[in-house]
Amino acid sequence: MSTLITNIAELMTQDLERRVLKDAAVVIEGERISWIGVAASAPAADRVVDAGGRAMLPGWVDSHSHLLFAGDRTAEFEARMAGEAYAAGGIAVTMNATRATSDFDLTRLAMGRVAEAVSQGTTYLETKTGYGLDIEHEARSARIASTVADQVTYLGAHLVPAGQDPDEYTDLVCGPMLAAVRPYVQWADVFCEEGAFTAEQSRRVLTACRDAGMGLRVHGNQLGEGPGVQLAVELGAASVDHVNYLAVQDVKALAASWSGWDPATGTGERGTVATCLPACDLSTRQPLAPARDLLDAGVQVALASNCNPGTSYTSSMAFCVTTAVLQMRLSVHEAVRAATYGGALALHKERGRDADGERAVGSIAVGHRADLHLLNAPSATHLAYRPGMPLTYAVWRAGVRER
Ligand SMILES: N=CN[C@@H](CCC(=O)O)C(=O)O
Ligand SMILES: [Zn+2]
Repeated sequence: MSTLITNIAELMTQDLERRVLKDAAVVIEGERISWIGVAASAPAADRVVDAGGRAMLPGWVDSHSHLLFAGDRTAEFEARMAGEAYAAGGIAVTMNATRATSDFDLTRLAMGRVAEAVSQGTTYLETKTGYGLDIEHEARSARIASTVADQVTYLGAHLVPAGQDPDEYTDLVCGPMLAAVRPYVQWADVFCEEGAFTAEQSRRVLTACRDAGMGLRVHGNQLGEGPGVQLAVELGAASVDHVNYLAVQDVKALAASWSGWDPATGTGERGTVATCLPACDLSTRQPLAPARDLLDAGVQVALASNCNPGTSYTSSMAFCVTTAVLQMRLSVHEAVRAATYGGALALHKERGRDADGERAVGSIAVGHRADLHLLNAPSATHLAYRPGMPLTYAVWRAGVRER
């Protein structure tokens, strides 16, 4: 069964040539995109959808979220808005609520959050463990996460639970806890920050997980300058996330990590993506990450929601794009790219079509996964021009109409 979506006023492909087509059409067959081009030369299809002169983008790729949690941290948020600083310790509040919740309820909560994200145009998402923080509850979170998200990250190294020795807890994260989560996860992450894990502990966790065959990510440089970025680059992490406080050397190291990659062909060795989390920056009153400087230095940038109950209780990628344009000085095209292709790059899902056995997400091209986001607007510029408006009109995820 093929579907022709025609009368698309603007098709922002985010493909390697960064094409933006006017008066365009797309054909979907099963889960894949089988044709894109000018509407006047579109082939016939079994079914036709009239996009009504609206703009189409790839579905959002949310490469950083924490959806496996219970409870709520409104009081902490209120205190922050009254002037308190964010500190990692709040994670324990969510850990207690999450541990006390049944499998059924935790699954239901996570599924609801995924549905909320998809209804706003997110078609591919990563989520993390990190609110279990013992073997049983980290393994449970990983297992449930693997049933609701496209990719799962192990974040046993989120916080040292109260009363535990940091080095002994790190041993647990590198040993039996890792073994328990391993069947369910592709990635490992560590919160490398004052009040969470030191550089040395972070290195131990990342090395153990790399040896277990997992890809790496780092929460780094969120609350101050620190070792997170350098560690991420040194260990070849796919992304370092937050990046609010960067020294000149950090930006240089990130840029250098991309020297073996060709942006025109998308081939070569990927470097470390700098993932900016603007909703979190606003909610924690941190300076917005320097996405403009990173792009200008040649770093590949992603935008993600960081949806979690402590620092960023939103899955709205549109909000992140709007903020990136209005306050971080990205163009609309750059911001949408970071929230689609950039996220795919951070998850190593930007390559692959038909014969490859992997189907790329985050861009609209023949053979890629049919993840499409139709806006109720004639151009993507409206995402910034009409901030806060509900602009998602239709969503296809792997070829299935979700909204
Ligand atoms: N920074 C570390 N982890 C989360 C926040 C976790 C929490 O406070 O619950 C983040 O990405 O912001
Ligand atoms: Zn996070």
